[in-house]
Amino acid sequence: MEIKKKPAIELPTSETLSVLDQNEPQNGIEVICRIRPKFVGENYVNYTIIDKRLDIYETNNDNEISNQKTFTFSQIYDQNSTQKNLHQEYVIPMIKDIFEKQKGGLVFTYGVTNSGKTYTIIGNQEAPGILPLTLQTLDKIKTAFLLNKTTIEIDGQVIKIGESPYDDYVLKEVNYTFQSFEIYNEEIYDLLANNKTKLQLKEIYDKKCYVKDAVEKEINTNQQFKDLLQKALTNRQMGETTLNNQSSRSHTIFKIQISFLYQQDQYTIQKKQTICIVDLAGSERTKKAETQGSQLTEACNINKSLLVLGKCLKQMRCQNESEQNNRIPFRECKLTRLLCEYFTEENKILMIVNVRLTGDDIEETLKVLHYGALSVNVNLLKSKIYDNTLSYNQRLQINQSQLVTNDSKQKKVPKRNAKEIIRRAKMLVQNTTQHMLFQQTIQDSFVKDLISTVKQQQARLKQFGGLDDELFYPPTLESDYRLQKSLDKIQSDKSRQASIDILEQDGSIQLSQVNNLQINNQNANFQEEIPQRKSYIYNEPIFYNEQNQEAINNENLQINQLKLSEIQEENQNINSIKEQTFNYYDEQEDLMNGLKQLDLEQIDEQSDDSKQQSKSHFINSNYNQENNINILNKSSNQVIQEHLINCSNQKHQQNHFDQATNTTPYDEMKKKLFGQLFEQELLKHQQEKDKFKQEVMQKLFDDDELQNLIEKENKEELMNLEDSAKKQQQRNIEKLISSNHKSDLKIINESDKEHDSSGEKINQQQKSPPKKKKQTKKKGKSRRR
Ligand SMILES: Nc1ncnc2c1ncn2[C@@H]1O[C@H](COP(=O)(O)OP(=O)(O)OP(=O)(O)O)[C@@H](O)[C@H]1O
Repeated sequence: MEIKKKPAIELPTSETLSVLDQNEPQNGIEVICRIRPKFVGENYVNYTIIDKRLDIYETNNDNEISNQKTFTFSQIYDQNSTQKNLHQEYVIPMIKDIFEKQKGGLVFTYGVTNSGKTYTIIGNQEAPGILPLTLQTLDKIKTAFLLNKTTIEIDGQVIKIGESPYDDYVLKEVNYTFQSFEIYNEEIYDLLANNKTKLQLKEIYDKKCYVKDAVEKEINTNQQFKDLLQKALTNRQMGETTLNNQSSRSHTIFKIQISFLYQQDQYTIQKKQTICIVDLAGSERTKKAETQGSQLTEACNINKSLLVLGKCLKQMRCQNESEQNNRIPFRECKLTRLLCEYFTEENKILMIVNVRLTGDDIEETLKVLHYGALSVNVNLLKSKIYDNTLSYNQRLQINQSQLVTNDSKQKKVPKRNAKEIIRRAKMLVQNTTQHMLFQQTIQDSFVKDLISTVKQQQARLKQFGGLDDELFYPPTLESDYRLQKSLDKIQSDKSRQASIDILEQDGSIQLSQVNNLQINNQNANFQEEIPQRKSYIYNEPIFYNEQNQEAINNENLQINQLKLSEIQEENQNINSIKEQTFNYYDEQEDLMNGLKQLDLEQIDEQSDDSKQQSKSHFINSNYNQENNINILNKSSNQVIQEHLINCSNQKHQQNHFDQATNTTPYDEMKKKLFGQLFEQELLKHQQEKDKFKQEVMQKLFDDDELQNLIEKENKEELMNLEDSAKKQQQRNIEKLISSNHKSDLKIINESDKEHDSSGEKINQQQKSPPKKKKQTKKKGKSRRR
């Protein structure tokens, strides 16, 4: 295989690298430089450290400085620095942030081979490195927590423990688990497994990756941890190069997961934070390290992933905040895929640049220093890592899974993967929609029932009173009409008698005296309400002629008899109306009872009120009719007419129509009544809906049930989805082939192979399953060859 030589890197000038203002607060990546002690026989180049600045220079024979390179870091640790210095100043604050600010942390070393990376991370018996010191610190914190202490002081720094970020929830448990993998030749191996097998990298949402089927061990004692670390180090891929007889040939990742369990009554919230410590393999020039054969392949892979890491850092550094959605090539190798979740503001990152300043390979060291210095204070990404390579389906998956996660925050959420989350969300939506439709049907039928009830009532009202709007008032027109008829008849009788008088007594009769109708002022209340229902007064006629006395008396008697029979008839009519009205009330009461069953008590109250009103109204009118037949001589036609008009106006005003609001009392009552009905019904409906939703949520998170359901119902769907994912993969490959991105092909093909994440599957379920399942693989392989 021919390896193209890269052109030598042109080192930046000292001005360009002294970019870091020493007083500037550091919110981004912290980069510290650690210089390894000089071993016997090694020649170190000239260098000086001034605070956070490292100057590397050459001197000529006259001791003049030339070719000076300056690099500035967050901190520089010289040859005399100890493991404890570093841990105390940078790692303990990181642990403090995990407990106090719920921030995760990433520590990684970067440097050429034999520069002290492994020493910094692991150390030795006498000088344990960052990893064992971290575990010791965590152990101390847990002990303090179990002793119910709220703070602990470690190396002069106070760490608060037991604080809860959730109101009313208290921290109940703190637990640690440990995982360890190595990435060797772009394959992931579990360092805690008994048999060395390749593991797969799986992506969930938010670009978070996890190593599928990786062993995760709980750590309860320091001894447990020591045993696990020993196992991991034994399983680690080591090799001997000319530069280091114990050289790490792989990137080793140690993950300590700290899980917090918060509790309030029966509810629990589990929150996990990770501190990830990475010992990267050394960057080295293959020629210098005299690597060949399999070691050459190793070196190529190591250099490639370090190159990708450098590219990611460079991209992050180049883009400002508004451009954060630009592509950062995290997906180009497994190392960056695994680490990318830490490059967000929710985490702290510490990069340790390890250097040995030996003159013979200073060029390589200068490159490392260059990249390290440029990474100082690089802004971390906003909470989500976006990547243009992330498919639409995967983003969709992120959104959906986050929706469900938010919804279920208050409950203890069982461990689940994205596939399950999406299925649950789908089920929830489906069930809720069905329920809504069901509820809509109920609501519709309720409205229909109500309308038919109202129509029924109106029909009955028409039967009794003929007025649609007088639901709560007695029908009055019928009786009014009959009274008026009787009155007219009596009037005509009186006119007839007057005519007789005129004929018999030469017209000497005074017409004004036979105008017998008068409104009885004593009955003002009654008359104002229903003016048609007038009581009438009959004046005894004056006799002018003795001879006609008998005839007149007879006539008078007849009139009286007539009057009496009219009154009797009227009384009968009124009684029958009264009876009908009370029947109507009974019926109305039945109707009201019917409505009452719909839980509508308001109707009943209104009905009772109006019934009471109407009953008293009838009692009054009846009393007036029977007891107020007086004969008065005072009024005239004009007075009567004026009064009638007045009363009529009053009736118009009072009798059920409000001109200001343009409504009748019935309208008002109807509005109020049905408003209440609907309000009540909607409230009931809402409550039912909430209850139903709760039940659905309950079921949704009942894992066993759901699992069964998912397995039974979605087996076929799953297969389709898998096929679709592969089809998608094939399309990607074809696209790449056509655009001749041969170098990228291998990377993407392999990463796609692993990225059969459920997000893609979800969208593809709408498409038909692809048939060329095997062909896809073949094509990928042949391209790689
Ligand atoms: N600060 C230090 N103090 C004392 N010894 C050190 C220090 N740093 C490194 N060493 C020693 O230097 C040697 C090389 O260190 P180490 O193995 O950590 O290098 P490395 O960068 O991990 O190399 P590689 O990338 O090849 O694995 C080891 O023997 C280690 O003990």
